[in-house]
Amino acid sequence: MSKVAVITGGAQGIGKGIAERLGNDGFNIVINDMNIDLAQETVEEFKKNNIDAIAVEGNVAKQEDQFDLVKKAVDKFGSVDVFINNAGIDQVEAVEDITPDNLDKIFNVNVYGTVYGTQAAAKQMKEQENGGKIINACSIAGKTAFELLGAYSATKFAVHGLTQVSAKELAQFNIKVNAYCPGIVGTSMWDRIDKGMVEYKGLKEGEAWQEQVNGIPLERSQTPEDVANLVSYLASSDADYMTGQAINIDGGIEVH
Ligand SMILES: NC(=O)C1=CN([C@@H]2O[C@H](COP(=O)(O)OP(=O)(O)OC[C@H]3O[C@@H](n4cnc5c(N)ncnc54)[C@H](O)[C@@H]3O)[C@@H](O)[C@H]2O)C=CC1
Ligand SMILES: CC(=O)C(C)=O
Repeated sequence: MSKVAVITGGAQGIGKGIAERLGNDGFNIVINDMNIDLAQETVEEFKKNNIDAIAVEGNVAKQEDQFDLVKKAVDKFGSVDVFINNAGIDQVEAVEDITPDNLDKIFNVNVYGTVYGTQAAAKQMKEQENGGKIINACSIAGKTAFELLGAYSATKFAVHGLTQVSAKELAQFNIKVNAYCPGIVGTSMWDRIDKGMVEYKGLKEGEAWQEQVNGIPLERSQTPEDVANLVSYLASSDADYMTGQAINIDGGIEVH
């Protein structure tokens, strides 16, 4: 029987790239997203390419939605073998301008969402008794400073820490927990970050993005497929002895 991968925030961007790659690797795919129309469109696109997939609407910041997501995955495909805590949101603000509301909002999705996804996945994986893999979306901003991404960066440092602690706690159940740390990926998230940075710095549209891309040693921006190549490995049996790692995949921006 095919293994099952759940990808949160999988309707577009990096999550979609991961879902497509894992589908091509032979997994049955469950896409969660708040944008259910787009998630359905993605599923229809996958089905045309012989990937068996369903879409489940839900907000990762709600614990009950995460448990419902796992239940729907098991009802449809029988198990959850890989769970990707991918959904995340951005904010562009100087630290001095961060508001309590914005801080709540970004921690709710990026940090609480990762905790709830891990809880729901771990419960199911323990019941299955053959372990599993939980893979978190971190970022190089979870390891190093990015000007104007203070709140976002704090959430990714938190995801980095959660990855390490979850790995230690869940190892005894043969559940591995790792994270991917992308660099500058061309998705709707970076369209918004560019807009925010352009406003702050008085630049022209696209200039903030270009500034970042110019700093990439491999001399090109990153694609969701670049990230998916790493996640495919982390989800595979080749990574069975790896846990607690947050791995950079960023074209050489962050080298320690
Ligand atoms: N784009 C980039 O350069 C980088 C992105 N990342 C991380 O990768 C992950 C994916 O990023 P992108 O694909 O660029 O983002 P994106 O904004 O292009 O796509 C995110 C998807 O998540 C969904 N989503 C947002 N909040 C949600 C919620 N509360 N519940 C369920 N779904 C929700 C959105 O509807 C959207 O479909 C994020 O965690 C992000 O922080 C990390 C490093 C770099
Ligand atoms: C969005 C993000 O994580 C970076 C590093 O650009």
